[in-house]
Amino acid sequence: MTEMMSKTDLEAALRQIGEERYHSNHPFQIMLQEGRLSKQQVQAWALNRYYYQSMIPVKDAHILARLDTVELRREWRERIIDHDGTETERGGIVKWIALADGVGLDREYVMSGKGILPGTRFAVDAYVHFVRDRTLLEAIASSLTELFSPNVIGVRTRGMLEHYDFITRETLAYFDKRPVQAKRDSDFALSYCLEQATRPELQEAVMNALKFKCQVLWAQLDALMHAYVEPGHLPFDAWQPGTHARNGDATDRAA
Ligand SMILES: O=C(O)c1cc(C(=O)O)c2c(n1)C(=O)C(=O)c1cc(C(=O)O)[nH]c1-2
Repeated sequence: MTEMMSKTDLEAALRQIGEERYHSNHPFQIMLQEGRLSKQQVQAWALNRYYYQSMIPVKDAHILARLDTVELRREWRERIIDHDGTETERGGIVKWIALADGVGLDREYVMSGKGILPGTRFAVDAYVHFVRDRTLLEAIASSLTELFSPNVIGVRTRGMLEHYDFITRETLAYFDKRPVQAKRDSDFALSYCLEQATRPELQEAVMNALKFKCQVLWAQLDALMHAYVEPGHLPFDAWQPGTHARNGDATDRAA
């Protein structure tokens, strides 16, 4: 039988999970931030991550539908607004399309989702299904990776600007607001989980949901690594480096 932890200990256990398992430790992330990827490998990252971005509001809509107070829904709907935007403000999805465009990919192709890796699709869909099918507490806990994203976003953005001549601040504008939004969202999710995990098995479920989500992020980078870095084994239908680039941007073409 696991023992009931204090809130302080549960929070420390969650932070420890992030310390060890968050995608900030993945070799692809480290190559990306250290400038060790080719332009085409950065394009592969941007293309695949678009699918994650595009499904975030869908998974948040599953959570929203299960929240039963005005206050909770009001809090959670901000996440959907952040990604979908408003009539006057660009949302995260549009900004990610601008990022993919900024690294030289054809927008229509990126948005079609046709060239994404099966590993990307399976990981992202598993996240959406987890949130839909598990308890509300587990669904909310699975967003707790955002406790760790401000740090990795800072390191990634600085590294990319420093090392890649094809990356500009404007291209990475998606990340400008994310750290503040992620802090607001993860502070809320953390206090919700600490408050609601009132039995040892619920605390365990919260930790497992965070571990699951770390795997969702990790598996996406594993898929990129395998297809576009080592051994460079492309699955059927995956984006071929050198194709679907914007006009006049066919540099670094695959043979
Ligand atoms: O750049 C990153 O490393 C990173 C990580 C994460 C995350 O930890 O899940 C998210 C984001 N970015 C992000 O931009 C984002 O909108 C987001 C939403 C969520 C979520 O689970 O609800 N995670 C993340």
